[in-house]
Formats: sequence, C-alpha cells, structure tokens
Amino acid sequence: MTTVTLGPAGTYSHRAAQAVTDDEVSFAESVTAIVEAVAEGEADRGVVPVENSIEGSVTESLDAFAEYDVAVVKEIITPIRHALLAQGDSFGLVASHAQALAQCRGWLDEHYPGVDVEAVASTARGVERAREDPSVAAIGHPENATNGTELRVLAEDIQDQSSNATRFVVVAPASERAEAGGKTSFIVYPDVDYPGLLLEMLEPFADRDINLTRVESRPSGERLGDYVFHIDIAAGLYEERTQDALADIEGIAEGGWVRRLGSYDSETVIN
Ligand SMILES: O=C(O)C(=O)C[C@]1(C(=O)O)C=C[C@@H](O)C=C1
Repeated sequence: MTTVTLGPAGTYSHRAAQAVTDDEVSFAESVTAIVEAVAEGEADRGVVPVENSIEGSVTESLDAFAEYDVAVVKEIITPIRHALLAQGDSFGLVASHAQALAQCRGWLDEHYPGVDVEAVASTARGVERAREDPSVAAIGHPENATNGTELRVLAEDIQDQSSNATRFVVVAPASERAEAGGKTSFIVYPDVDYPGLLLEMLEPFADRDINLTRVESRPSGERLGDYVFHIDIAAGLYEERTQDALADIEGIAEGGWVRRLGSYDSETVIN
C-alpha cells in the first residue's frame, strides 16, 4: 500500500502517518493534492489534518472532501508541541505553516515582538528554509533539529496552549467506505435556504440521541450565503438510528446532495 501525506519529511502529518502505518510514505505539497491522489487511485491512503484545538479547522481539507469522492477510514488525534529551530540566535524571520504560526502567535509576540513571519507550505518547508538560511528560524517538531543539520532548538513547547492537539484523518478510495466504527462523517449541501433549515438538519440526530461531535459550514462557492455543512457524529453507519437520521437529512437536502464519508474509529497517538 502507498500512503501519501504533507511533505517534505518531518511534518506533523508525516509523524501522524508513521504512527498508523508501516507503509512507505510519500509526500505531496498540499492537502488538496493528497486527497486528489487518493481519489484518482494514485495512492491507497492519504493522511491530512482537519482540525486543531487552538486554531480550528484546516479548511483546505474540508473543501477537498467536498470536491473529491473519498472515504474517511480512521481518525488520529495527536498532541502538537512546537519548537523554535534556527542555526543561531540572530534571525529576522520565522517561517512555518500558517497553522503552526497561529498556534504560537502569543508566544512569538511575547518573545520576539514584531518579528517577521512567513507562511510556507508545511512546518518542514520552514525547517528547510532555516537550514539554508541563518537569518530564518522555523517552527516545527524538535526532532527536525536532530537529522544531521546545523539547526539548534532555541525553545521548546512554544505553542500557546500546552493542550495543543491536531485531529488528522486517513482517507481512502470511496470504494473502501466502511459502516463500522464509533464515528461517522458526512457532508450536506441542502441547496435551499429558509428559516429553521439548520434546526431541521440537527433534529434527526437529537431525536435519536446521537451526539454531534462537530458541525462546520463552509461556503459552497456558488453564491454568497450558500453553505456546505460538514457534520461528524458519535455513531456508526451500521446503526439503524444513523441510517434513519441520514434518510431524514436526505429528504431535507433532496434538491442538493449528501455525501457519506464513512464510519471509523479514533486513535490517539503521542509522538
Ligand atoms: O506543516 C505540518 O507539519 C503539517 O503537518 C500541517 C499541520 C496543519 O495543517 O495543521 C499539522 C499539524 C499542526 O497543527 C501544524 C501544521
């Protein structure tokens, strides 16, 4: 099997992928490219971040799930502990993934007020920049400083909350969608707008005592104020109550669409 994740080597996505597979891991430049590679059969599995406890949604992942037909087959939750890495103390720019920069915003303001920041494609890309250029520091996993480079760990645990954690999912081809598992993800595009629509979409779950673990709206891209809803529930597709609730949702969204991403179990990994 081939697993693809956000590269280059050393990203948090890479670490999450290694925690759940012995497969050879290859790298892509964006989460959209990862989801696309799985949807088009170029990779068997993809590992992408979807949500962080400080900074919230990785919206690019949600939008890719709405665009490409894939299954979600596992959830991985992992603590994220950032380090500041550089060749020395005299740097004038901090390069990292936008999520990582945001997760350390308070710490940077306190310790390096006014320092320039640059968002790059991943934390490991920032590490590459810091390896090449002594005027650049990176935010990433501290182990990036141990791989035979000149980089030093200038500070550890610089995330603004010690509880910082990111939720990743493993995506697979749509044909591998499962009904078994403690959680289910699906996407609803109702393509209608009337007072009480959201309430109507939530009632089928409340009525059946199904806990919603997440509801997120994303712009459909069609017109302003038109949304796609990403919904996660703590129940499996194999359960009759889930099938019944989804049948109700399909009735509400009959002019639009409902995509089941599948059911899966969650694993917490520390690495
Ligand atoms: O840049 C990385 O190392 C990633 O794996 C991406 C990512 C993200 O998009 O949230 C993953 C975990 C951390 O929250 C920071 C960055």
